[in-house]
Amino acid sequence: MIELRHVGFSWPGEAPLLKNISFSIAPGEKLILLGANGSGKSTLLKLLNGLIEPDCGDYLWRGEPLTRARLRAPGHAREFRRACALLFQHPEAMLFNPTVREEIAYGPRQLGLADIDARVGHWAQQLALESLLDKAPFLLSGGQKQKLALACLLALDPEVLLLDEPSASLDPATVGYLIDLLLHAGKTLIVATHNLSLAAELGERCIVLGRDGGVLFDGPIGAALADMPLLEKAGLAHRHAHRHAHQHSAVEHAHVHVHDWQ
Ligand SMILES: Nc1ncnc2c1ncn2[C@@H]1O[C@H](COP(=O)(O)OP(=O)(O)OP(=O)(O)O)[C@@H](O)[C@H]1O
Repeated sequence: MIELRHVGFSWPGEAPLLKNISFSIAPGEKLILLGANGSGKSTLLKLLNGLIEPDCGDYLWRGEPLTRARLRAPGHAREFRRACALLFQHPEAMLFNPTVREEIAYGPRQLGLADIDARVGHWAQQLALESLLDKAPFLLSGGQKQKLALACLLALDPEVLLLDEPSASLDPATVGYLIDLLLHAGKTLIVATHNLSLAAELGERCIVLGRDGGVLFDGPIGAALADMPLLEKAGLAHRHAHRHAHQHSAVEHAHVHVHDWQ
C-alpha cells in the first residue's frame, strides 16, 4: 500500500533530515515510529500524507509514484485525501469551524461523502463529544481538541491513519479507550509517539529513526523495546543517577533508563 524507496528530505536551507529511508507498509499493518526529538517523525508523517515531497527517492502509493502532478489531479487528490489522513501533533492547527458539529462534518462534506449527520453523530458518540457538539472548538480543553481532531479524521473512514503523538493530551482512561478503538478499527496505522506503553499496546512493528537521519531499526515492537543499546543509541533511553521508589536508603546509582516503560 505504501512504499518508500531511498527517500531523502531536507527542509529549505537546513541540513539533510531524512536520509535513504526505505520501507513498505502492507494494508492493516500497525506501525510505530520512534525517534528522539527532532529525528524527523512528524516530517516523515507529513511526507506520507503528501504535504511535502521527497528531495530524492520515490514514494509509491498503491504501487504508483505519488507525485505532485498526481496529487493535483482532482480525482486522485480526492481519493488520496480520503484514504490517507493525518492527525497533526498540535491538533489546533486542524480546527477552524465555528462548532464541533461543523468541524466533524467539514471533511466528509468537502469530499462529497454521504450520511454526514450519521457520521457526525457516530464519531461524536465514540469519542464522548456529544455534549460539546454546539460548542466552539477553540473553547475545548487540550484533550477534547485532540479527540475532536481524531473524530474529524475517523469521520472520513480513511484506510490509513497517520497519527502524530495521538495520546499527548489525553488522560489515561481515554488513552486506553483510544487503543481499543484503533486496534479494532481495521485501519493501517502509522503512529509517531514517545509514549512507549502506547507503542507496545498498539503496534506490531516499529521503525526507529536514528539521529543520523536513517532507519536504525525496522522489526517487531517487542524486540525494539527490549533492546536497551538500540534505545540508547536512538536517544530514547538515557543514563542518569536516580533512586528507585522501593529503596529506603539514600543510595543512588546510574543505569540505562527508559521513562514510561517497564
Ligand atoms: N516547516 C519546517 N521548516 C523548517 N524546519 C522544520 C520544519 N518542520 C520541522 N523542521 C525541523 O525538522 C527537524 C525534525 O522535526 P520533526 O518535527 O519532524 O521531528 P520529530 O521527530 O517529530 O520531533 P519531536 O519528537 O520533537 O516531535 C527539526 O530540526 C525541526 O526544526
